[in-house]
Amino acid sequence: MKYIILLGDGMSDEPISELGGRTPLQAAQTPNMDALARDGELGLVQTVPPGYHPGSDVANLSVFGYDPKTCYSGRSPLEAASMGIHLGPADVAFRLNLVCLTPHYGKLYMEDFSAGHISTGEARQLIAMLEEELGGGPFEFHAGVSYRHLMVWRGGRDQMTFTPPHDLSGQSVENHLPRGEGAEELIHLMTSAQMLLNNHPVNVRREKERQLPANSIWLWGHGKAPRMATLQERYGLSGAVVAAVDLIKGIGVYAGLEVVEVPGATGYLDTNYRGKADYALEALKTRDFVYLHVEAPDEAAHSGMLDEKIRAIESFDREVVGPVRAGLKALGPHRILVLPDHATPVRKKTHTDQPVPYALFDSAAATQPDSDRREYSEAAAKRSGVHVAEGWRLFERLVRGAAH
Ligand SMILES: O=C(O)[C@@H](CO)OP(=O)(O)O
Repeated sequence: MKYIILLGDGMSDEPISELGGRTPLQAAQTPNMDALARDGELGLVQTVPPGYHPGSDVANLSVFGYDPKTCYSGRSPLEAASMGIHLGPADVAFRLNLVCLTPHYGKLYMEDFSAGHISTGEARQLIAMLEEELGGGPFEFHAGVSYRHLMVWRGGRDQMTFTPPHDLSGQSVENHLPRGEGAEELIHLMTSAQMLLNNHPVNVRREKERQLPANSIWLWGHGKAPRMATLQERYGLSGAVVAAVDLIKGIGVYAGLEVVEVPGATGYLDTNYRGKADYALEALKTRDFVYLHVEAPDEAAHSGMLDEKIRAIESFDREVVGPVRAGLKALGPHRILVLPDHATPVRKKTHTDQPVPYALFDSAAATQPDSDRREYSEAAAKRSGVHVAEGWRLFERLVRGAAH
């Protein structure tokens, strides 16, 4: 038996008046996800436990089959694992976004949490400069993908509160700076970084080309290394993870999966959708399980781009779900789980913790009797009456059958 999870980050949404009250999932052409909903189990799943911030970290831990209440210790320790950064028990990792802040009437506003989706090549130059100028002591600066980077505070403080920058789009950052013991040291770092980034050649060129400068850093998603049993230890499963972003690859590392690097996988709208499907099918020839993640729908929604979100959903269905469905037929009995990690409503430009629609297809199971007019959507999933209240239990149903 082969198992695969196909995850469109932030894919679900809310009814939108411009779409006649439909959601992007309903407006998009998704024949492959509709077929999985028609021929499989369709339901809602609560990936974000009550009381947790609806981040992709918590939500994807649930989808990987891990109860966040028992293992979640912050986002960036997971990203550190993907980047090969060792964390000792006293070390604290922080996500470091390269962002663009703009001044208005004496206050700084979050112009763009991604600094105009700065390229990884440009970002690496800026992170190297910050390591050169501000590193060497307890603080370390490590380059990741595009605007997503990491700072490690060796022996640092971890009892602080932060706000994710993508929750602040267009807002003053004045009341959202780090708070708690040690925050003043981090705010000093952020201020020092601003002075160093201002007029850096990368930013001078970006502004000349009318691109947003990465004029600030934003720290958030902190934590210490988690303790997680691998999927081999828990279910005897071998597996691989196919993703562009370090968060998902890092969860895969802790889950004991092989990280499959796909050329052209960008974590953005221009990613290599079909390449992810092809590499996932190749991995399944020799492994039991693959987790395939596409970031694009979430990035479109964070930027408030409705047409781009619909386009990303359609690309995910056509270039990922379709080829995986076709390719799996040659590999024998299989189960496919398709879902988002969380909703990212375009109108809100950030995540919500509402339950998300899933379709769980089993090649050996009979087609659901009442499914002839099913679509894969939030409303159809709600009509099904199926609701998995603890999201991490859905993984059990994937690998042990729907009876669980
Ligand atoms: O990587 C990030 O910074 C966030 C926002 O884009 O992505 P996700 O919501 O998938 O964690």
